[in-house]
Amino acid sequence: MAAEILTVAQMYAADRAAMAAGISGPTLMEAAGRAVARAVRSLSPDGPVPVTILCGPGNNGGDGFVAARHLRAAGWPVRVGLLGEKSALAGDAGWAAAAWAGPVLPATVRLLDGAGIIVDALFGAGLNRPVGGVALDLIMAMAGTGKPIVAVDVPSGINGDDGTVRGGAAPATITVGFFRPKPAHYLYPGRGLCGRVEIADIGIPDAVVNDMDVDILINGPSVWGRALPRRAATDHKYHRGHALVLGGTIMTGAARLAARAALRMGAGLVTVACAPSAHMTYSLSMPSLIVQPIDDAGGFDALLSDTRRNAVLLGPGAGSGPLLRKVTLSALAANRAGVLDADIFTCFAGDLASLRRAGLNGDWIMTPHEGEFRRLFGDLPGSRAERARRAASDSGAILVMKGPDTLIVHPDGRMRINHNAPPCLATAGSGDVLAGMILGLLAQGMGAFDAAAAGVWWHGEAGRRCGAGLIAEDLTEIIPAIRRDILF
Ligand SMILES: NC(=O)C1=CN([C@@H]2O[C@H](COP(=O)(O)OP(=O)(O)OC[C@H]3O[C@@H](n4cnc5c(N)ncnc54)[C@H](OP(=O)(O)O)[C@@H]3O)[C@@H](O)[C@H]2O)[C@@H](O)CC1
Ligand SMILES: Nc1ncnc2c1ncn2[C@@H]1O[C@H](COP(=O)(O)OP(=O)(O)O)[C@@H](O)[C@H]1O
Ligand SMILES: [K+]
Repeated sequence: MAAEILTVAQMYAADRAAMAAGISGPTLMEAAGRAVARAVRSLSPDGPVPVTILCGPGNNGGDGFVAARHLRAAGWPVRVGLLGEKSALAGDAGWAAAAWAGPVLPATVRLLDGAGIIVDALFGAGLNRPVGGVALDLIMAMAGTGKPIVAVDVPSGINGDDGTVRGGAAPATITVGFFRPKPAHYLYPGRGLCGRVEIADIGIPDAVVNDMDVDILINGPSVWGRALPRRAATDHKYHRGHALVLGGTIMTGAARLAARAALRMGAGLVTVACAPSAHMTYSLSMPSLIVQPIDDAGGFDALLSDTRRNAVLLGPGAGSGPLLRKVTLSALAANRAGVLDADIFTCFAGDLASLRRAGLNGDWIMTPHEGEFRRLFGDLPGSRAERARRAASDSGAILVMKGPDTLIVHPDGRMRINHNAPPCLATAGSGDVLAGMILGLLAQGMGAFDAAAAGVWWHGEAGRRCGAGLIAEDLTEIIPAIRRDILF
């Protein structure tokens, strides 16, 4: 499957490019409507059930008319309700309505009575304001029926570009998208309302994407697999990097999980630097770990003076006091790659400027969840994706905005949306493992954007394989098996 995600504007451009290449609007709409009819039929393998199709005033509605025609031709009882006047339908939608030989009723809530399946063809890409009035009544009524819904392009009321709900939206069983997915198919809350997403080939040539500046991809091995660290027969451990983790004194589990994950990802060596009082805790936890007691930030600097220590993780379990602050500022100045997580966002709350001045750049990755994000960046306006992009741009670093639909964002605006993380990852220490996984890839010399994306996907896959009941420790142990199955 192609990894590109197209914005609404890019989708319209793809449409125009296809038409310029000689594929007519009705040809595209015919293919779109046929795909919708196929999805409806897949919901009732035992045969026809009554279908109500609610059509809006634009081409989304046009797709609904085409689907109606195909279903009726296949012997399905179909009722079509239109929001607005048939005479007002223009262009391809006008063509599709004219080709529908059955009655066109005013779209009312009553039309849903007795429907076995509903097609939501009110608004798609052209949604330009929050839904209200009759449209909202229809959407709420569809949602209230509890019947399977096939949404055309997106559930009506969802903003295709960011997945936000504008006014209201009915949860679909299947959403049929066209040519390529849109952000709303992958970003919550849209993603949660789309049900199963089926992307139909409607005859737009794949090549039209080549002329577009596609900057959003579905995160997965096809995106970063070729950038994964390679092993050579003659490797020794220093060829595979030396990761340095600041370990805390009280919450020692976080750095231990991260260090173990970095080793499992293939880092040649991992050192935990910690207060002398915590030395024993770290040493006894893992024989393969190097543990270096440090008295103060100067001790950490001394470790950094060995340039083979090439990747740094700061934050998990570190405590948000002056030590973390000093160590972070000097690590940023030391020209290393690294991951900033957890207590960093408390330590530098509202103070991105200090991180920037110290040298934060695109070799660094920040991994906040929503709450941590707000701590560092404040209440930025816009959707989650817009806020993440703004934060990456303002910070100059790679931003990993964690959640069920984790975003990996480059300061230049490129974004990868992660799709494979199961909810069982919401468990204590899971984020520490993620930070360590990314660190392990950085230590092996993988570029920060790819390392972040690979770490996030791999972490999601680890969660999927462990399943319900997983604890963070399980994630690290399944890392090698996943590497063997990544075909790059
Ligand atoms: N490759 C492609 O692109 C292909 C696209 N295809 C299909 O075309 C769809 C896009 O069609 P589209 O551009 O006509 O927009 P659409 O979603 O029908 O809505 C526009 C209409 O809705 C109205 N309206 C908007 N918001 C509203 C609100 N809140 N409340 C009330 N009204 C509102 C708006 O009204 P106005 O702003 O003019 O008042 C206008 O009349 C796309 O989703 C896909 O299904 C396929 O056929 C094949 C190829
Ligand atoms: N509902 C969810 N579905 C999928 N992944 C989730 C969900 N909730 C959290 N995660 C993932 O689990 C990890 C939790 O990280 P974090 O909140 O930092 O936890 P901790 O601080 O306990 O280590 C992140 O990678 C996040 O993307
Ligand atoms: K729709």
